Amino acid sequence: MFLSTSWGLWRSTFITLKTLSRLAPVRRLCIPTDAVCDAGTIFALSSGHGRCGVAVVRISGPASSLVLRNMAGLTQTLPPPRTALLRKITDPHTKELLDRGLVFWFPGPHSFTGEDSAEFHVHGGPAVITAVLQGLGSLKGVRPAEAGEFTRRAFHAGKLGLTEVEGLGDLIHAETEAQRRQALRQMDGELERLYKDWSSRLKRCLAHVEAFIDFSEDELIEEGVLNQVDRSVQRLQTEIENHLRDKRRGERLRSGVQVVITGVTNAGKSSLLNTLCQRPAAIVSPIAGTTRDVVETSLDIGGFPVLLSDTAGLRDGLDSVEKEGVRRARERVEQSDLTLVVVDSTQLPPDPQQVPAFLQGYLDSVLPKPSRGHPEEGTEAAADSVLLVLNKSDLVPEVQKERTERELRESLGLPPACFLSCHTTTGLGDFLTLLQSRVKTLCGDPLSGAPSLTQARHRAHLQQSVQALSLYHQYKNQDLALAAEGVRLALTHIGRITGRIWAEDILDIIFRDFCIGK
Ligand SMILES: Nc1nc2c(ncn2[C@@H]2O[C@H](COP(=O)(O)OP(=O)(O)OP(=O)(O)O)[C@@H](O)[C@H]2O)c(=O)[nH]1
Ligand SMILES: [K+]
Ligand SMILES: [Mg+2]
Repeated sequence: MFLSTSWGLWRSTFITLKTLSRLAPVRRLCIPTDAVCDAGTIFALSSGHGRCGVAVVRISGPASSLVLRNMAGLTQTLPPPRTALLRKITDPHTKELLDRGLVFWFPGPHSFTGEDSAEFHVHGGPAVITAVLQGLGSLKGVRPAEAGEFTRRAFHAGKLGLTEVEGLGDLIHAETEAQRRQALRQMDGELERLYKDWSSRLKRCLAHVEAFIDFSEDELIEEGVLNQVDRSVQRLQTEIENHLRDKRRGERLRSGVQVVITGVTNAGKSSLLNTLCQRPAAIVSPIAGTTRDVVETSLDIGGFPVLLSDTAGLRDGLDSVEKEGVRRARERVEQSDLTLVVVDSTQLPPDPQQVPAFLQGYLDSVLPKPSRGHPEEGTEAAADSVLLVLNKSDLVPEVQKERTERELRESLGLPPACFLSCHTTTGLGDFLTLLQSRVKTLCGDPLSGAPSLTQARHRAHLQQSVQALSLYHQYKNQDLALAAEGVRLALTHIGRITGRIWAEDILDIIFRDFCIGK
């Protein structure tokens, strides 16, 4: 046959050339030529607002060198790139001294935005900052930056892919250690590399199918090519599906684990919330039905972000307000990742042997069916998503507690249970250890294994990508052109994640979350 030995080499050059024209629609969409934002010179305060030791003012765009020369009195030469230089910083028109500070020069393309950029590091007093910003604003062709505009320019210059941009945004917003670790991996491009690898493999599959369509009739191509594509598509599909089958760990870590406190009235739910957040966030009183609204607070549990909600006690509401509170409470529990079911231990049966059955009945009455896990997931899901808090343990004799604990250890099918006193905080350490391990399981380890899927946007595109690949399988034996379309569609969806193919409105949403000056 024509191609058996030199096929590899021939294929790689010829197919690439031939299929470029067919790939044209994809390519046209993805070339990020000049940015949509105007190419003017922008400036902003990049450090935080409020009084601080040093404030960083950033400038980017073609006039950066002129700005630097003018305001830092550098008429002859610019400073060496990326080197601090102590200068007097003056008003561009009046030449009045505004401050003495460090200036930096970052010539493009080796700058964050890819453009000529500069920075002023001045004293962080509000009057100094205002004077420098006013001076910059008075220069022609120089304007204040919009939120995220520096990063947007970096994206358009090809310095960052979209998932790296999102990682950078997450890093700025990260409030806990685990969030910081996950965001840093994403900003460093781990997710970008994974998705780009899938893209390039899909491109190769597409090129091979296209080549087969074009040349198979002339017997220029071996049958084996399609089998190879089949295997590659199958492998890719499995990889993407495995990545999707992550129990939303990365997304949860990014946005916080939803933990809800529930139980009957007066069990001590609000007391538990206050104990965990160490402040009187919710009203506590001996009156049953005190809490009506959902009371939310965010916590850092061992480096993991938790959004903790206290809810109305469950009972048949006496009035319409309480009924609404109970409805909201049940709704929250259904949406939660983890439910803390609070029991008043003084209400437990005196015979420890009867406690497991009592607790099972209690769980049945306070938990809606779905949150105890889908039937197919069995009790494992229930054990993962519920913790029993046996509160007011200060009112239970020590021997009684010990016997009950022994009984609970031996009983199967109940979620983990823990005695706790919100009054004395006895048992708090054990409860926190349990809570932390649950939260950790729900978020996964941000440092180990493949990078996590972190956004619903990525999930949606990946799901569409997998669906598109099943089109390939559906049509490969009937209509290769349609099968190729499936691969092309899968490629488009992945391109939308990394920003090789984008829609301006999506970019607007992504960059809107950035602060001004980033
Ligand atoms: N002895 C003791 N009393 C507690 C403990 N925790 C809560 N209490 C008391 O139990 C009563 C009810 O506490 P809350 O925290 O308001 O209970 P709740 O479950 O939020 O009640 P509702 O919002 O009305 O459903 C209050 O008088 C608390 O002081 C505890 O650990 N020990
Ligand atoms: K109460
Ligand atoms: Mg309450």
